[in-house]
Amino acid sequence: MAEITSTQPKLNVPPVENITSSQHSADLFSASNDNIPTVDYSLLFSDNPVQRFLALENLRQACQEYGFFYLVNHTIPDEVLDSTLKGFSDFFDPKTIDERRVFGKSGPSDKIRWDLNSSAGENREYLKVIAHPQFHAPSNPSGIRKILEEYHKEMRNIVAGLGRSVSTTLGFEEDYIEKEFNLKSGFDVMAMNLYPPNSRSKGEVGIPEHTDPGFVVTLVQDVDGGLQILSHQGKWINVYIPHHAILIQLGDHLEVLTNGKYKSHIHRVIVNKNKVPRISVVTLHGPQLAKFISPGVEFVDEEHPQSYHGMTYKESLEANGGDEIDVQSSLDKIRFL
Ligand SMILES: O=C(O)CCC(=O)C(=O)O
Ligand SMILES: [Fe+2]
Repeated sequence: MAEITSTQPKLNVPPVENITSSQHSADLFSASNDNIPTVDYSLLFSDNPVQRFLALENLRQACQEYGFFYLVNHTIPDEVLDSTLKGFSDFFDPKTIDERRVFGKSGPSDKIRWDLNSSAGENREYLKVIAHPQFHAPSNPSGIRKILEEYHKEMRNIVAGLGRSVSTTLGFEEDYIEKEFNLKSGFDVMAMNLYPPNSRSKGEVGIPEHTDPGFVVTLVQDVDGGLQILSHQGKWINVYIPHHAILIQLGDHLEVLTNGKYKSHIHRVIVNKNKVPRISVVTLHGPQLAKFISPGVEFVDEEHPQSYHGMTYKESLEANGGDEIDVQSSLDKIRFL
């Protein structure tokens, strides 16, 4: 396997060395390089009221008009991001694949789950762990558990901050999201994904089209390559995450709570141009499992009739027959037809 290390250059433009010259099937999965908004985390908490107001307005627009954005100037040290990605590059060593099979599906209450899909519909190896309210992680290779726990702790701080800022952009007190979702007791699942290079995949799809449940999804990656998001306007957009930035995607349950004002977005991973493997670390930050989530009364009026059923987060995760750790979207069951 071509080695990916955290020192590999990250590009904010299409990674030329990661794209083959063949343009086959380019049309089926082609996407535009349209702009994705950038939100400056530090300015959301600026002491300067004008700066803070402008940053919050930028966040509001990103949430309402896009539903996804790059988060820069956040509080996670670069070394924590780098060691997490390097840790999973080691974890996914092809020579140790048999050791990973112990985490294969054993039952609906798995706290750690590994799988390998190599088919026309999906090409990815992944490890999922339930990271909150209790933290679970493999203990090999040595150090991986500590690295992951540190990463998750740092990311939860950011998500708590986003909860406060998003509440403000919606016109509420800062603790609105925390109260509605009980994020302090929230159900977080991390998915570490390894996508093969095109030469070793069975098709072009890394992960098929889907949305993700929860408040927000945070994503970091080692190299650009293949993540595409469908915009409100029905246009596929390529994601090129700036070095050490975090991609934030709004989750289904923010859409439910806001009665469709802040929507989650369909996304997919296409591996047809990847010359090297790619790793992403994706965390679905969810409400507390027992929390009943329905559209807030403030978002429902004659012009905006209630468009979603209420259900507990746990019920919504199980509505499509999946296990909790699958964290499958069930928006199709929650949204009124
Ligand atoms: O790996 C990616 O870029 C996206 C993965 C994803 O959408 C997911 O794990 O839910
Ligand atoms: Fe996803």
